[in-house]
Amino acid sequence: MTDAAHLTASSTLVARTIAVPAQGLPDLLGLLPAPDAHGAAAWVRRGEGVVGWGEAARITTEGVDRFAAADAAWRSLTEHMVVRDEVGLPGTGAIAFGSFSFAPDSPAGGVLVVPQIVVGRRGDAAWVTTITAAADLVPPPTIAEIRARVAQPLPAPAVAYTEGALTRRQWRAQVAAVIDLIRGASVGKVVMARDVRADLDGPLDVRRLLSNLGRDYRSCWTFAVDGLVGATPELLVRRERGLISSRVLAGTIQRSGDDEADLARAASLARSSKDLEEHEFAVDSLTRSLAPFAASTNAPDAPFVLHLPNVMHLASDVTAVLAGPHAQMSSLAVAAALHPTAAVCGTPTDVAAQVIADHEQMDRGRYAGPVGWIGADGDGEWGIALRSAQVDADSRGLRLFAGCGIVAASDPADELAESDAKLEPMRSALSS
Ligand SMILES: C=C(O[C@H]1C=CC=C(C(=O)O)[C@@H]1O)C(=O)O
Repeated sequence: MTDAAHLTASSTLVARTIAVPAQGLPDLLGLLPAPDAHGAAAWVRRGEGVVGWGEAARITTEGVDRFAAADAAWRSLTEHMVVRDEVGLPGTGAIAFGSFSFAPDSPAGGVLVVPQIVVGRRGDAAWVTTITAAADLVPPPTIAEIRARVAQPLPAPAVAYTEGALTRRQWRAQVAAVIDLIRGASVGKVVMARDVRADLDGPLDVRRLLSNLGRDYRSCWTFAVDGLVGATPELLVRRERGLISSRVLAGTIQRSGDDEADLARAASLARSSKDLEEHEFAVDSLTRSLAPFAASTNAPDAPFVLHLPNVMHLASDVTAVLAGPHAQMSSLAVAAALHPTAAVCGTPTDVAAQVIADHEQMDRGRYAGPVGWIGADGDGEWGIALRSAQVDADSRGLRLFAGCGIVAASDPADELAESDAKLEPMRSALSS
């Protein structure tokens, strides 16, 4: 293990995966046993994915090497693990859930959490994995036993919102300053984010929040890792046996609530030169970042419109194959190479990152960083932590985040409204 990673694990770990009947399996998010956001791990889309709880091991990293250090520590941990996997699908056997800061100098750093129990589902297959110290081996629990241990839901607390690092007016002024920089040709595109505080009058039950997100945002990846929760529409990378896929988003229009009007809005988004430019920056930056280690990269000529309940996005699904000496790169290593994309930072990356540091006036923490899971073979899925919030250590408050791609044709008031629309998934999941 590298010096940069800190590992807590009791001893040699044993991962055991057994098949369980997929038919009649309850909603994965409903199997999380406890309300606590910091003990829950989830990566679920359309009812499929993985949830986990308990902690068999934790790897923490920081700084510019936070991805490489975590990747090396995970490899070393899994090399010494005993794995008995009777299912053999992505997400079975040894698995860690991870989340990484957007900025290299953020104190939020990176984390990989290896749960003690994982339940997963993919198509007609479902499984339970236990990861325990060799000395503590017990048979994996049945789904009935897992259900029996699910604690009663907590009552929904009242939520009070306050402004974050910047007031709405201050943020708009910063966006205006960034537009001036772009028009002066200092930088092509910058993604400006803002935060909002939510204070609760009782502890959060993360299971309700996640279930609401999973129900309302079915085409998004609902996630929870180490207190970072959300439902992201954007997949940074999926690595499955050497095949890379990614869903790039950039370019947004808000929904009106009227289906017919929204169809007209979708058509205008697909024609909007401002949004198409913003999108092109994002796709170009991804394909450029993939080029050194991937071949057969396939990006569509034109984006499609992704309809979500709150907004519509221009979206492109890009695929590639890890090539030659890079065929063994893990999903986390690929995520590290792609982060930060123009969808969350801008173009050129270094200049945009500096503009963000100068103008946002906040630490993004793990918002807009990679979030997802990795298996022992390096396969995994990493989303970009958007439409998300960081839950306070005492579970009585959250920091919500949203950002907008700023280009020369942007308007500060429109961007503020767009950021409000992007906060909506977390707000409604908190209140319903
Ligand atoms: C930065 C965010 O969204 C990005 C992803 C999709 C569309 C975006 C946009 O149109 O501005 C943003 O680049 C966010 O939701 O916080």
